[in-house]
Amino acid sequence: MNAIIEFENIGLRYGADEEVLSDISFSLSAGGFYFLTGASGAGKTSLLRLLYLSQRPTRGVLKLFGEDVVMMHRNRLPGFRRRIGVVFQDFRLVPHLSAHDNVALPLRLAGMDEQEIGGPVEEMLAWVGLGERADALPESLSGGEQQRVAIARAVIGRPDILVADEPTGNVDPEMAKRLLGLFEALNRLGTTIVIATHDLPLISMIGHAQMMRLDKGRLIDPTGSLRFPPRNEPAALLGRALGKPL
Ligand SMILES: Nc1ncnc2c1ncn2[C@@H]1O[C@H](COP(=O)(O)OP(=O)(O)OP(=O)(O)O)[C@@H](O)[C@H]1O
Repeated sequence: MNAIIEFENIGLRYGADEEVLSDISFSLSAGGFYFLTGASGAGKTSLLRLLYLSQRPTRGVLKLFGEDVVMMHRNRLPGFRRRIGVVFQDFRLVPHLSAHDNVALPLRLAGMDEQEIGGPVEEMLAWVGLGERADALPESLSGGEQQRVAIARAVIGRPDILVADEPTGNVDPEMAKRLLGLFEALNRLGTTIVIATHDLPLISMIGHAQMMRLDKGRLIDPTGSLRFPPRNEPAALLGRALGKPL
């Protein structure tokens, strides 16, 4: 398979501090499912920030979709970012928009007709258990509810790459399984998935996933593999959301 994400000898330091990521090299295949693990402070969030282009590395080569994004002119970066769905550790919902309108954002940005947006957004909110909270503003939602809105927003536009930072950190195991079903469905539709998590039971649910492990800013233990039972419902849901055939 084609490499969609390539890191070559990447290093990252914040200011004058020591490097928080050192000599990171890996290549992820388009359509792959990857988990990133490691102790708190190992550098997972920093690595994901490089991936969704909110941070430039201090050294090394980073290619997305086959293009070097480190040397790229900043005018071109938004076009790349639009192809990446992100679930941030701190959610980053738009505070003055309802849950419904937060989830609708990627479809609106993609220029979808307004009358075609409502149905898929409602269906997606129902899937993440928030059908009754569509009109709520983020400040009136619990942490777990905000996290579910953030996930719904990240997946509804079927991005080429989905990056998620501890996406099930605030929900119970049943909901975590349901959310993982969404990621798995998105993956089956072709999206490359990269999830940073400490949640080992979650990782064990995706049989074909590969694991990357960070230890004090260095990548170790590049692959692993566990079993997974397939599910169909979220795939159909995502198919309906954008009207693309499965
Ligand atoms: N903006 C920043 N400025 C300075 N240092 C930072 C910044 N962000 C992270 N760091 C440092 O970089 C190191 C890696 O942090 P990072 O958040 O990437 O780890 P993590 O593996 O995601 O941790 P956690 O699991 O606790 O979220 C830590 O030592 C952290 O203190």
